[in-house]
Amino acid sequence: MDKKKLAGEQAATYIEEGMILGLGTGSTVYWTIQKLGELVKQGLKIKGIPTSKATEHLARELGIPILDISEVQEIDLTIDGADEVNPDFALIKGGGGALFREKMVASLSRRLLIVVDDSKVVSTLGKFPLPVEVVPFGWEITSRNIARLGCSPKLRLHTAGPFITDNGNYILDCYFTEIQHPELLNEQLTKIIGVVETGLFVNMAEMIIVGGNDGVSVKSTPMQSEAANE
Ligand SMILES: O=C(CO)[C@H](O)[C@H](O)COP(=O)(O)O
Repeated sequence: MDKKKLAGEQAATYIEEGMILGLGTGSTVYWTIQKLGELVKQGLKIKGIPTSKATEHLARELGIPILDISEVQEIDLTIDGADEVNPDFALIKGGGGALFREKMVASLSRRLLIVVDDSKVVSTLGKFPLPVEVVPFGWEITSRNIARLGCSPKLRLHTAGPFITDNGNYILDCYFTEIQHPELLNEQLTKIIGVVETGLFVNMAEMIIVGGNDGVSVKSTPMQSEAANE
């Protein structure tokens, strides 16, 4: 069975009546949103906050009620995908270019649940190029300043020129190879003028659902597991 589908559908079991839900972006959480559409048709009452225009479109097609982020103080649960997950649950996200809205939604969420297939689980982040959203004005300068942190940034391209995010910005895919200190790197990057947000999500994910050959495994943050063992 499709590993992404396994993980995505499993995540839907954490959805409860009355929740305000952050709806992630990508081909894994797609399966969660499909399941959610079925649950809504069966009468489940929830409201969704999409993390991209693509997800908003999908949710509307499935009849999932949508709220604007400005209408909520807090989100009960966000389910989203990731491009890489390390043992501390630090993530690289933004392969689909939705990292800014994904981080904004995650930051409002009481719980962030990540769905991935087992190819995304790594010991050290960085093989996947880190997406960084930047303002188009002077992006070449921003790119040079990012490169000083030890990577080679590449402007993400689309068919007819630069890829444009839902916020009207560009994405630089930054080839670091190994990111040993994700929190520090995130701080260094966000200090650079022109950087809107990075695809590094540190200390945000609470649970990871991994689809593999033998089914799904559910991992809770190392911090949570320690607390449970005390
Ligand atoms: O961060 C993302 C989009 O910006 C996605 O969640 C991430 O790229 C994973 O996508 P997929 O589930 O399609 O592999």
